[in-house]
Amino acid sequence: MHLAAENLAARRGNNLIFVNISFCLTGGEALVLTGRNGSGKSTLSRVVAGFLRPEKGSVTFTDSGGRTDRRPSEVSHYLGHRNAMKNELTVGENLDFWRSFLDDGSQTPTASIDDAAEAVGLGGIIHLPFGYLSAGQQRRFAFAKLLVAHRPIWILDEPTAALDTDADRLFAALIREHQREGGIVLAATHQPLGLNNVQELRMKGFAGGEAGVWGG
Ligand SMILES: Nc1ncnc2c1ncn2[C@@H]1O[C@H](COP(=O)(O)OP(=O)(O)OP(=O)(O)O)[C@@H](O)[C@H]1O
Repeated sequence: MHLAAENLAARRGNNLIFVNISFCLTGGEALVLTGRNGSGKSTLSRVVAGFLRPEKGSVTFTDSGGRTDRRPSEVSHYLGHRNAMKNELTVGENLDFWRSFLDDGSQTPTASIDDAAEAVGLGGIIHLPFGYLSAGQQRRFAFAKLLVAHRPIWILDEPTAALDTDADRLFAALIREHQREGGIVLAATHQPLGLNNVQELRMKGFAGGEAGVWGG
């Protein structure tokens, strides 16, 4: 399985945000996007997730059987700055919606809603409306969405914003587990996530990006 981006360029409004971005990730690998505010990390994440059309270049997904007919957006989880949960629905109702909406049909076993809540350290409160929760609790449940439906690619934009150090460690462990199971991770972040098998792409705005290595 691999995810390949070739010669990507993206525009927001009238401005070219980056050009000449290429990378190739195989199962188990992670790419961390770093760079100053406004350098294009979220834009690149959204292009790979299929929410923005690239100005140039392409993103392709090849599954473990060599199939290339599925778009990356069909096989990716996207965790953006916003949590994408309805305040009026309970946590359980929100996760139940995402479980059926995101199901990729692969029949890969996934966590139950209760187990996903336990995995993010918040068992026992899935009956509460999402809007009642603290910012960090909301972020934890937004992450739990990744556990209730299987998708081989995780695209994470500032996944640890609003989190305490316990949750930082917990998310890192869940991401490493996804890698161990052969998943691919693309994460935009300002702080090291403590991942294994990770490369860094330092975004530089219009100049594109510079590949490097971050972590073990
Ligand atoms: N809808 C839009 N229209 C025009 N310009 C936009 C739009 N969205 C983002 N931009 C611009 O694109 C550039 C890249 O933004 P982006 O959000 O990708 O940066 P980032 O590296 O993720 O920043 P941060 O670290 O602050 O999250 C910024 O200059 C931003 O102002």
